[in-house]
Amino acid sequence: MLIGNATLPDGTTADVRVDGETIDAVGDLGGGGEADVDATGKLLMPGAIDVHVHFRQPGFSHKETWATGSRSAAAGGVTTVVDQPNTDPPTVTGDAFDEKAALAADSLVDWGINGGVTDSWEPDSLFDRPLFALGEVFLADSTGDMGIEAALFDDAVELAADNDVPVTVHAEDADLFDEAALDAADDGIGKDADADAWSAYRPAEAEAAAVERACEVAADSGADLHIAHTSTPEGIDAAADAGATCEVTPHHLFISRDDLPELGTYGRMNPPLRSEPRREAVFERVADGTVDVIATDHAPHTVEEKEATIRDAPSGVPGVETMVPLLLVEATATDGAFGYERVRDLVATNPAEIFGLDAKGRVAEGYDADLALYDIDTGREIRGSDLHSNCGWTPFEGWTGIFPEWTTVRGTVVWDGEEFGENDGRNVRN
Ligand SMILES: NC(=O)N[C@@H](CC(=O)O)C(=O)O
Ligand SMILES: [Zn+2]
Ligand SMILES: [Zn+2]
Repeated sequence: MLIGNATLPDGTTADVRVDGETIDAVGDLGGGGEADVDATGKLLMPGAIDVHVHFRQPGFSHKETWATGSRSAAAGGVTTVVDQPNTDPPTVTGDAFDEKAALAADSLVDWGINGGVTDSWEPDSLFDRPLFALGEVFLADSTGDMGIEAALFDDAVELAADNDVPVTVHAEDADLFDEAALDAADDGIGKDADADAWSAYRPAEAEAAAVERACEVAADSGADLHIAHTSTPEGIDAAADAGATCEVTPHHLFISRDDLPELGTYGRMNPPLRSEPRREAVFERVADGTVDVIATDHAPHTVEEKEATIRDAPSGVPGVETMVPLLLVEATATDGAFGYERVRDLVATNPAEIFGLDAKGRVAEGYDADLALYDIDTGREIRGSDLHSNCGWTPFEGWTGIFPEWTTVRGTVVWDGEEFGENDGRNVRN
């Protein structure tokens, strides 16, 4: 397949030849007349690598499945996903890994599976499997109540280092949570809930404190540490100062506590939304390259589940389908804070490098043909009902996104703008 005259994120124009699963050549290949795909004026991006999704199987397939989650990914230009361990059973043993890996056979996109840590984990059998990373290791409870004590964290990081497996951490310190703020919340339901109480309950200081501790533990053992979903400038700076990598979610990048009166419980997640000044400071660190990765923490829950008080509603928002579309709108804006190269680095090149995916994350000869083509002149309104997640809603309802015209995984079209193709997603660690 020859893709003719595409614009790459750096602004250059090139033909891209795909042979089987691989990019065979990039350059002037006479693509003008002979191309199978005329990409003139369109942006060709490497498929995004979302190192943080919750596809909910086994255990919670009413929220999401590997089939629905991976379709949502493909329709949003994401070609590799990494699933987190807070399923049922939690992915803390070799057997639980195998059970999840069998379900991941339904995935349209390539995938990795993280192993988690609880009191009843079985590290020997877990590290025996082709894990993507150890993580997200929960330093405080979130969905699934997998928060662990300090001593267990120390042991787990040490074992990960011994096994040459990177560690990703959900960094919040529960000792700094303000229970009184949550007790004071009113009993409004769903969009009428007192959602700001969640942000007051899990304050910014709790993130920085946990990031610092995680960095100290990793330094002692020599583990490679990546901080999941950093939501504060303090947390990002603490990670960067200690030499850890970090990720930011689209929701912490684009929305803040100011949006909670409208979102209600649909805006409850961990870590919570922060003040508008903190959101702006996070944005600056994404734009200037201090932040290494954007990952979605795609955490679907149904509308029925979200229709509860702020105390009872589950934490988490979907995001895998809207991440790249939202980032491309920012990059296309004439006064945008970052451009297409930054987007490429944040969603593809950097995650591939950090986690050692040597064949992914670039539009270059010899790399996997994981590609997505965008017409940057055609943004469209985001509607939960148009998206492909099982959960049926989005915190970005009514925002504009630039969605891919098509997406390929290792040369196979998995989304053509209207329909999904067929593909056997692979474990990127096999
Ligand atoms: N982020 C969330 O609020 N929820 C996640 C868990 C997590 O990543 O902490 C979920 O699985 O629902
Ligand atoms: Zn988390
Ligand atoms: Zn998560």
